[in-house]
Amino acid sequence: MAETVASRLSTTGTANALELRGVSRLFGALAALTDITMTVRPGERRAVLGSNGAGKTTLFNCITGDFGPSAGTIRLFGEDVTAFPPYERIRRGLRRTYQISLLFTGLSVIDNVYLACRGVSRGRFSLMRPRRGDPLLASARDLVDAVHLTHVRDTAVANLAYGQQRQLEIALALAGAPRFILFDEPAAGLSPTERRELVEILTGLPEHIGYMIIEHDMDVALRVADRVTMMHNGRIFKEGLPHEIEDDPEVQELYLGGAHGGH
Ligand SMILES: Nc1ncnc2c1ncn2[C@@H]1O[C@H](COP(=O)(O)OP(=O)(O)OP(=O)(O)O)[C@@H](O)[C@H]1O
Repeated sequence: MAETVASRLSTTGTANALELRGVSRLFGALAALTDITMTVRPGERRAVLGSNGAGKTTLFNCITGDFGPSAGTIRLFGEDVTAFPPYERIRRGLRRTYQISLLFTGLSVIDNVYLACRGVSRGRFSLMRPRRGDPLLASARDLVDAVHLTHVRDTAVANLAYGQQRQLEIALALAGAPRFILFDEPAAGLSPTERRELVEILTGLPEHIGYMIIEHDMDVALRVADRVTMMHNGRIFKEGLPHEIEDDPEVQELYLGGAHGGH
């Protein structure tokens, strides 16, 4: 019998933003992810920590659909999206930023954001310049403001500081009313000042937008997350509130090599 949308949806209104059940991913004989079960509530902000090779990026790829899991199910806002291609997940409000920059460096900040807004809107995609009174242009301006780039709105991306380019990537992920965003190491390469700005931007996002963030900078991760999932060797090693994770001796031993003594 053909599966209906209704049968794929669990009770609406109470659905989790994200629900993974028994997700595993093999690359040949290598288990990059093993039996990952986790739940993220709507609007929740979740940090994913773990040393190199822990499986964080593979987890993101399974959630976005860039790779399918070898086993398990992934539900997005109650709907089983395990077999969905990435664009079907984007249509349902999922977004992602990458470690590699995907910006148009020859265009201005506002033009980059405007194109992102056009790209996810239902209208036909075209390389038209924004016109005064275009509602997408107003949305693009709001997004530029949300990532603290108002003062460089008309500057070409190539002339932005590195940290500003990363802020712009967040604006692109915000285009088209997202409900859940995956941020892949947004603080990588940022100066301490830029990191503080990033924390302000992330914590200042509208409350209904949840996110998951891979972040090696523990201070950033713990400040922008409601809960933390710690991964090790493709499995969930610990999950808890930021202070529980920070104070956990096993986490300190494993992740910080016992060097994080600063209380
Ligand atoms: N496309 C692939 N083909 C083969 N092996 C892969 C592939 N992608 C990831 N892996 C392997 O899966 C494991 C998990 O990698 P993953 O990139 O998910 O870890 P990570 O926690 O994101 O690490 P990092 O912090 O270094 O980005 C690693 O052993 C990696 O070599």
